Amino acid sequence: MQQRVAVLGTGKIGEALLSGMIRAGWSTDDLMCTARRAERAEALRARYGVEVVSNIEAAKAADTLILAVKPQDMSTLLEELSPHLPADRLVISAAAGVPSAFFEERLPAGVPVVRVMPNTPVLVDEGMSVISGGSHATEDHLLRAEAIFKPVGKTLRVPESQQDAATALSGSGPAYFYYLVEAMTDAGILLGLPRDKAHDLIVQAAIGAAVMLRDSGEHPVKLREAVTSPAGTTISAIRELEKHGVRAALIAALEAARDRSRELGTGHS
Ligand SMILES: NC(=O)C1=CN([C@@H]2O[C@H](COP(=O)(O)OP(=O)(O)OC[C@H]3O[C@@H](n4cnc5c(N)ncnc54)[C@H](O)[C@@H]3O)[C@@H](O)[C@H]2O)C=CC1
Ligand SMILES: O=C(O)[C@@H]1CCC=N1
Repeated sequence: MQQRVAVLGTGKIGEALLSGMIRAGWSTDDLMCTARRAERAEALRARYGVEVVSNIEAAKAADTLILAVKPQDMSTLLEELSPHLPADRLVISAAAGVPSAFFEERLPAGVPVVRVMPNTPVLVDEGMSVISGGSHATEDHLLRAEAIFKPVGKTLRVPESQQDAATALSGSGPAYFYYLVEAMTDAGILLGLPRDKAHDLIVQAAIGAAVMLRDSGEHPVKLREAVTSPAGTTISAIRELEKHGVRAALIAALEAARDRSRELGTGHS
């Protein structure tokens, strides 16, 4: 079945998904989106040629609704949608932390909910979308969700109890790599390189390392050992990373992200 899909809340991730679906060949006739501000609606219309409608119109017209507002705005959106949502619609939430039960309690009885945690590399078809079904979601609903997210990267099904951890690793994951690139570019400046050259060197090192990680099948320890020559440069850098507790910092950082995802799911602002 060709679904009509609406993105509700077309901000950074909503727009990334919308653009990905268009790149993947979805007809703009089968897509629509919603926006809070008139200028934003106009920009989306002009950029993608999709209909920008109200949330209520989207609930009535689309088979699948992707809810991509902030967790803190979800309750208001569900209040608006619920009286107008036919029970055969598939609701996909991209919100961090918010459990499928939150939607099930606020939407008409039996509405299937699928929780998905994508990440921004969907913009370059290298996303990861982590998928869990709520209590009314069938295999068919999960397949419908995968049909949307697979063309823009990989998908992985997990039990919903693992979604907060997946959010910490994968949803937020790209940000950690950008942060590392930023910090290592600063190091290049300290070492006397021009910023643009430092940036290019680090970005290419990141791309090369990422492709090797993905394609070689080797464990990251093996790949790192191959770079680390006896009495060489790399081991001097690794010693500093260990001295400064970078591994422990990363573990603590991802634990904090997981905890924040949990908090968002329990209605903290
Ligand atoms: N940015 C990211 O990398 C990722 C974000 N997410 C999730 O996606 C959701 C959105 O995050 P971002 O795109 O970063 O935020 P954002 O702030 O860029 O986008 C949210 C959009 O929703 C709109 N909005 C709010 N209430 C609305 C309503 N009632 N009707 C229509 N539009 C409404 C806002 O105007 C805004 O454009 C969050 O729940 C977040 O947890 C999930 C995975 C990755
Ligand atoms: O920072 C956030 O809360 C969102 C969810 C995952 C990535 N960005």
